[in-house]
Amino acid sequence: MVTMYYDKDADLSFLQGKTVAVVGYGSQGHAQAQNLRESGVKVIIGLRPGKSWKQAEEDGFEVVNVDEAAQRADVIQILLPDERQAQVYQDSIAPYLRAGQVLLFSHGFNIHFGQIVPPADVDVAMVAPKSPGHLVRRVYTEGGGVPGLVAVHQDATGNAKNIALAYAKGIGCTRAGVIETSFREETETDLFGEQAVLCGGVSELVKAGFETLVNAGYEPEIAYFECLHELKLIVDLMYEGGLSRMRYSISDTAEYGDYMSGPRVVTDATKAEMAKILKEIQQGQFAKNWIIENQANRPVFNAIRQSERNHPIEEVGARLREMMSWIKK
Ligand SMILES: NC(=O)C1=CN([C@@H]2O[C@H](COP(=O)(O)OP(=O)(O)OC[C@H]3O[C@@H](n4cnc5c(N)ncnc54)[C@H](OP(=O)(O)O)[C@@H]3O)[C@@H](O)[C@H]2O)C=CC1
Ligand SMILES: CC[C@](O)(C(C)=O)C(=O)O
Ligand SMILES: [Mg+2]
Ligand SMILES: [Mg+2]
Repeated sequence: MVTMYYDKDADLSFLQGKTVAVVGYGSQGHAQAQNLRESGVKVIIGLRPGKSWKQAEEDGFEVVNVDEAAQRADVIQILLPDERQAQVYQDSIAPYLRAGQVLLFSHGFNIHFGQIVPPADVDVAMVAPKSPGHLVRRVYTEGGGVPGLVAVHQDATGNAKNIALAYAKGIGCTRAGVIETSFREETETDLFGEQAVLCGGVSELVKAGFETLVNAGYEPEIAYFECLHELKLIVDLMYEGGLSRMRYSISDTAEYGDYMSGPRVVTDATKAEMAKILKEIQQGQFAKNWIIENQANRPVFNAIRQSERNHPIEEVGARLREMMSWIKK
């Protein structure tokens, strides 16, 4: 059994009197910065001039360039896109690092795959919410929190874990439960989860279901409601009470079909492919491909992103969601 850390196990005073620079104000940046501020932590935002800068100022933060943020902060949380972190670190953070500062990450990619190698006299730790940033914020404002992982890569001060736990408390993660792990374990499991299950796996499953129905002559609107919209409602039940709660709420007809047909969709071949995906992540092949793709200005990524945006399920979904005023667009 792993050790779980909750609010009572984390002490926000480890961040008292300290300045936290949140570098980046995107999905995670805006959420973590706002949650921390509401937990009483002094936060400044490090950015380049642009859209996020304006947004962070509108949200009431002091915004400075990354070089200044790195100089002023005691704790630097790097919430830039993974593929940009190494360059910004090299240009605007590394030159100013001083002994005893704390470098934080929310994903281990750059440390684990050796793209960022900090000096030995700074703490290097991770607080990784197991949630999209916008939900880190939404769940916190509703009085809850999302689970998180903490890890320590380097403990120069002897306090790296306490600071990571305090930060996890500040963003609400210890309300839900925090697990201590390693940069390696977080990186490999996070990449696997997003590729094989949460993002890649689910998107392909949804599209395949939609296409099967539409190709068989059913209405795209019905296919959308069945294969995408209702997925959220079904997953809400799993979130609340696991697979059992979902199966309690659905009909016995659906439950019987679940047991009979589910294993025909996710077959041994699918599981073998999942194992291959995991191996490629563990061996660094995925990271290498992603780094090279960015160095080449993302030709494959951009082409697929465009064709995915044009998938018929996106057109029909946008039209149907227009009528649902309660869904944030
Ligand atoms: N997205 C998520 O929910 C999750 C992300 N993570 C991890 O969190 C980290 C941040 O990811 P995410 O929040 O998705 O990132 P986003 O892509 O949402 O954030 C981008 C932010 O970085 C800024 N930025 C980009 N390039 C630069 C630059 N060169 N100099 C200064 N600022 C820059 C952008 O500003 P501008 O407006 O100027 O472009 C924007 O504010 C990653 O390590 C990711 O793996 C972990 C868990 C979940
Ligand atoms: C599932 C994708 C994720 O790992 C996340 C929201 O946790 C990410 O990198 O965005
Ligand atoms: Mg993740
Ligand atoms: Mg991820």
